[in-house]
Amino acid sequence: MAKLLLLEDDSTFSKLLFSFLGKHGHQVKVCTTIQQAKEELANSKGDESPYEVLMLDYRLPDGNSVDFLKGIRKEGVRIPAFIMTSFQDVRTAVNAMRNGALDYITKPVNPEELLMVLGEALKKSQAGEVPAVVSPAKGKSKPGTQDNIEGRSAISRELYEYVRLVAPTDMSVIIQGESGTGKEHVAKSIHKLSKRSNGPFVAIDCGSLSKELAASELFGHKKGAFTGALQDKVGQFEAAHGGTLFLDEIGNLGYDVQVKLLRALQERIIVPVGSTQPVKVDVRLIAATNEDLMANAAKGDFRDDLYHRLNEFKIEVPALRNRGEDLQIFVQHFVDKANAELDRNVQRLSKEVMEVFGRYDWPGNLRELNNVIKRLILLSKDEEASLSALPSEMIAALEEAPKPTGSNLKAIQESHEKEMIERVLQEVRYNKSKAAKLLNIDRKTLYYKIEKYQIE
Ligand SMILES: Nc1ncnc2c1ncn2[C@@H]1O[C@H](COP(=O)(O)OP(=O)(O)OP(=O)(O)O)[C@@H](O)[C@H]1O
Repeated sequence: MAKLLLLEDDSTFSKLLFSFLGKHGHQVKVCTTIQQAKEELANSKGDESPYEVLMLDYRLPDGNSVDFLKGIRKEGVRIPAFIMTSFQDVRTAVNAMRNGALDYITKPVNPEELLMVLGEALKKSQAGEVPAVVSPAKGKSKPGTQDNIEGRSAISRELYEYVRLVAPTDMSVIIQGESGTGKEHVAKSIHKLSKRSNGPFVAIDCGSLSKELAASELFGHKKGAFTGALQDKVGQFEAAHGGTLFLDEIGNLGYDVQVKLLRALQERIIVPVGSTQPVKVDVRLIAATNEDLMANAAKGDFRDDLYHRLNEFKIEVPALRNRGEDLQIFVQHFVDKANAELDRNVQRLSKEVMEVFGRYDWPGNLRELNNVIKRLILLSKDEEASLSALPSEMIAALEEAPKPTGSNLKAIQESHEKEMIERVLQEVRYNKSKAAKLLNIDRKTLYYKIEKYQIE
């Protein structure tokens, strides 16, 4: 259940939303004027359960909600917000997003779209990405506190030294590392430590963008630009104005989009699809990849000029198996997190489990560790989590080779990965989207692995 503030002067519509959201378990407070909403926010400051999302109608009797949002953001209120507008005016939407709205939806409101946008806003709120109310001193959370573990190994210390070094500059950064090593986490740390930390952090998974829609997603489009472009759409570049745009799996972007991206970086303008009007943007770009982009550029799969423009600074995020003593620290962190999420009280992992963890190769890195620990905590009834709650494939991988080293280890890891993919594909009757979701990788990576392992 979430606590929501709805600012809406149309009483029929607000009653509808009130009951619809109530049925979905949310607690909604309706305000009909900006003044009332300001008072409500002021009165709720310091409440034990603060508002988690603001849902704002655009036009109100005493002003518009974009100005309202601008005002409260200046005062340090960071509750995620989205705008609902009957005016299909792209400028309103851009303006709203520049002033701290996460998204906008047009009226008449489609219930599924509403729930989706609300769900995204709640995720941000719960992940603490937009803290409920920020006082200037508390606004920036530093890497190394709460949700961000830096680690103590030499390789991790070097990683965060680079993060601190590059963060305050406006340089583009390429973050390279295996899947699940924490590249997005590193990008967020750079953003939080930068001068743009009060601006938006917008993350896009380029691997999940279709070739046709990538340009529209990044740069926006005009109504009628292509079949299905039913209204103007603001792209993520504009949404990230004043902040940081994080492009994950950048190697998956098509050639045409790479050209546009280069122009956006060089000239700081973008042109929405179907428009002739350039739009100025002020965005810092951070790109992540788990492939060797330089090799791709040499092969001609990635534009050389774009690679060099992005590569003003490169950061390598180490694989978990190379982080030595950090494993213990991450284990503790994920155990605490899982206990809190699942309402459990597992105090420790048994010696045998820790031994397996130490020998295992962690092909899925921190994401895999997090998932394995969550499962352990869920299945453990006692204070100590034991071997029986570990996935059998993990044990099998280790039993096949008592203590594998070097290339042998790689082969075992790959055969383990192949088996896992085959099993999941069978389970979901070869629905690749579902399989990718279950395996926690993007579809492009799944296709790549299917081809690599010649899975029929
Ligand atoms: N420094 C960190 N401290 C705590 N948790 C972390 C850290 N880095 C990563 N994680 C957790 O590990 C998981 C994977 O992190 P993230 O999504 O950043 O990896 P990634 O390398 O971007 O993944 P992909 O290659 O799939 O895009 C997430 O659940 C994240 O919360």
